[in-house]
Amino acid sequence: MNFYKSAALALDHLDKNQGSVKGSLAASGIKSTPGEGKRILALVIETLKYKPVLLQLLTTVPLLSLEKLTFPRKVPRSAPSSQSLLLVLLHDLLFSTKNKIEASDLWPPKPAVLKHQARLKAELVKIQIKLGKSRKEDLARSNNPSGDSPIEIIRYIRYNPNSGKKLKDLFQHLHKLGYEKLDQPIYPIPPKNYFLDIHLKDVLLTFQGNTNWWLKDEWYEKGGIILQDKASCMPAKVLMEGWEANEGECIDATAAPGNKTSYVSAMMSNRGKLHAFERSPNRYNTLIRMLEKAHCRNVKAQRADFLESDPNNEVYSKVTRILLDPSCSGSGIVNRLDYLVENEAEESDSKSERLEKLASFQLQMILHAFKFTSVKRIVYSTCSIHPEEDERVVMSALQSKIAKERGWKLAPRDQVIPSWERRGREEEMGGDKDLAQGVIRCLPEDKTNGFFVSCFIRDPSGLSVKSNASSKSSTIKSKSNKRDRDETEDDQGGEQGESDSISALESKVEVVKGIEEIEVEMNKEKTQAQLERNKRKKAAQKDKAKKRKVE
Ligand SMILES: C[S@@+](CC[C@H](N)C(=O)[O-])C[C@H]1O[C@@H](n2cnc3c(N)ncnc32)[C@H](O)[C@@H]1O
Repeated sequence: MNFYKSAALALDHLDKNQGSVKGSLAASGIKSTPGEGKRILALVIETLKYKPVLLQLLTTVPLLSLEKLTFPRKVPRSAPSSQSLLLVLLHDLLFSTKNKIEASDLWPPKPAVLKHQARLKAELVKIQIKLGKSRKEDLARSNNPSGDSPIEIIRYIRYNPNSGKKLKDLFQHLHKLGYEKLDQPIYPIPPKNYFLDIHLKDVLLTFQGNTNWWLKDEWYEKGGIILQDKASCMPAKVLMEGWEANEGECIDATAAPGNKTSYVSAMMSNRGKLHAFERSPNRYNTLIRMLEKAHCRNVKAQRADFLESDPNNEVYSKVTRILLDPSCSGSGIVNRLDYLVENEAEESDSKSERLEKLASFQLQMILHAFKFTSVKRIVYSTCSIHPEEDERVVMSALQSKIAKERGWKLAPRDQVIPSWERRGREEEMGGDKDLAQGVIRCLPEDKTNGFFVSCFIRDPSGLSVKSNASSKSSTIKSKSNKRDRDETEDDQGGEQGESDSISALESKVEVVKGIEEIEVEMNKEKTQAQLERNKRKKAAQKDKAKKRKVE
């Protein structure tokens, strides 16, 4: 299908259904190669950014009525609406870098639009003047709703020692490219300058957001550096606090795309064993690619569901640390693009239901990790800013029977990047200041994505250690799906490349995919439960009928 038609179909889908941008491609039945898919996505995103001004143009230059033969009101079911098709065409003509419609001149919509291009351009200039915007790009919708205090976008680059290259060689390389290292942070970061991050001094370089020296650079191509947001480095850093080479092995329970995995691997000096789980087949393939590029030789990756792993399996008997960075709402991702499609009127009910489902799944993951016998440190993190997925999940985990029995408690602040200022929300942790101090939160104003990091610890002789959860705090309701039931019963019985907005979108999409997977599973389980209920109902009815006969 023509690339413009595909993008227009996706726009139609978003109009009708909301949801994620990438989801709209799949849901509109658009089949494309990965390259085409990216191109369509980019067009959809860019068109959404300019949609208000494009719609305004269509009122002053009414192409829908001026060209109604080419852009009819009624279209066949499989075709995109004329309005959406016009939006994507106008976008390319007026806002794309090439300022042209990339289709054959014989395709009727193209000449139909081009006939009006002089008028369209003139009207666009009028809109610009009216809005006081000197550049066309300034007509795009902003993702900073307040608009008055723009958040400085930073480019974080993590040095990857697994590559065998030296950090000082990276400094030299940057020097040759004209970049100077500053001794301390300066914001806004001056062009052609960089500095080492104050919390992750040994690995994280901080540049202006628009820095792209790494594109096609051998350090990037050969895995000597990895593009990774600062907040996303923190869980791995907290996990490996105090690590010594002979301590044991680690697990990354939710590994793809593998940025944290490769950081943990590096902190293990690429030695020993790091078991990496990834449930999704596609994401597992990405993980393998990323691990290879990052020269990780100590990672044993498996395409498997962590919840189905056996904590008593001999294979994991040496595991002392687990990283849990499960699927979440992704509400903290700064470059999220859902502001382009989110509707004010989005039902808060469905949002809270979604958060509840996610929280329930996240809790199951922690409770499962608690079962691994030799484990003494578990880091739970999300790229969410919702307490439902953050502090409240932590509190529920601490209050679980298994946490109390095995002596799981929350690590104190001094083990969880103490110099990081923004800590947990006390009111979400039963008013307990120490607990709140034990966890980390990040917000865009901290020049990172929104993020949450917590760390559970236990003394391996554990049984005598008291859990530090206070009974005042809230617990997550267990849901009635099979997996939840299993865990609850068990519990009672004794649980790269973010080079542009597309990459940012992809990470968001991956998060959404994770949610979708959970939902699919939950629905399957619900259906199963429904079938069982029906069976029981039928059996009871049969019984009743039999009894009546006897009477
Ligand atoms: C937020 S992402 C992890 C990002 C990763 N830690 C990184 O920094 O690159 C969550 C990942 O966990 C995977 N996942 C979710 N549930 C899982 C499970 N039960 N077992 C294994 N992987 C799971 C998802 O498919 C997704 O790839």
